[in-house]
Amino acid sequence: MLSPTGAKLEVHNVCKSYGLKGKQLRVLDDINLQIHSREFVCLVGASGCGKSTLLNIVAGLAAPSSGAVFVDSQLVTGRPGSDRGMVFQGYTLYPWLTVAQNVAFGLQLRQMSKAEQRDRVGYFLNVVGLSKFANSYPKQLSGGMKQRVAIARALANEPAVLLMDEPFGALDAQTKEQMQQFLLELWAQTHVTVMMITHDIEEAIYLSQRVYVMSAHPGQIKAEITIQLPERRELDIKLSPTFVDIKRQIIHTLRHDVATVSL
Ligand SMILES: Nc1ncnc2c1ncn2[C@@H]1O[C@H](COP(=O)(O)OP(=O)(O)OP(=O)(O)O)[C@@H](O)[C@H]1O
Repeated sequence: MLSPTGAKLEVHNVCKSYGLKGKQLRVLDDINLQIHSREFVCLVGASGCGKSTLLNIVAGLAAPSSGAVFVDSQLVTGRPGSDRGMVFQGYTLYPWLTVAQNVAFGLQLRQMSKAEQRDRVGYFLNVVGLSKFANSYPKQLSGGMKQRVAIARALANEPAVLLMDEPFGALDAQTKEQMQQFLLELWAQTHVTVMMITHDIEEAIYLSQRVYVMSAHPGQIKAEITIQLPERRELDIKLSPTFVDIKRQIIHTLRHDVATVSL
């Protein structure tokens, strides 16, 4: 099966239903989206609209009921692959491994030579600013640092797309803003293709080139919004008229779901 558009990541007519008490609950209804090479795209939507379900399908952790997902024109066949790097909200580091060993984990599985592993781990720990913590254990790190290790681990595998599920959801407001700035800088440096889900509208606008807005019951794409902001963004851009206008547009799109969306 060939990708219809040749985008880096293509979600094509994806539907997902779950069996619940003898009935079929439709969670995702005909989702279509494309993410191009080097783009940073966010999906926003109210709690329960199916964002995680969609990301898990893209990651190959769940299968769609119908439709297909393509990465680099290859059909995703229901298994996680090294072409899709995942970062989750919860800290998913192995507590018994050091920071460097955590980052090297996937490389070891791929039987990369020790020397290449060392180079690559060193490079990506430097990219996320944690070289000094290579020999620390996860319990010695703050929440933001743990997420930076998780991002380094995902990037070390050189994924075609980086998939992030509310990566900063568990962080306090200040750390979250620092991590958003960090992620923008990282993206400017690596230009990795990113699909990220969040229920935080400001976060989505601040980070993305495009935002897909989802509605719930069933989960559908309600709008696709191109973010007309300069590529280099400081935090104060969140106060600019253009930013506030985009935020208003998304809030209006989500109006029926807005009670559960954080503003
Ligand atoms: N394995 C499952 N079986 C039955 N229903 C499920 C299953 N997984 C998810 N659902 C339902 O699918 C819907 C979408 O869930 P999902 O976690 O994808 O939403 P979400 O938008 O990511 O929510 P949140 O922002 O709260 O994490 C919810 O109504 C949920 O109860």
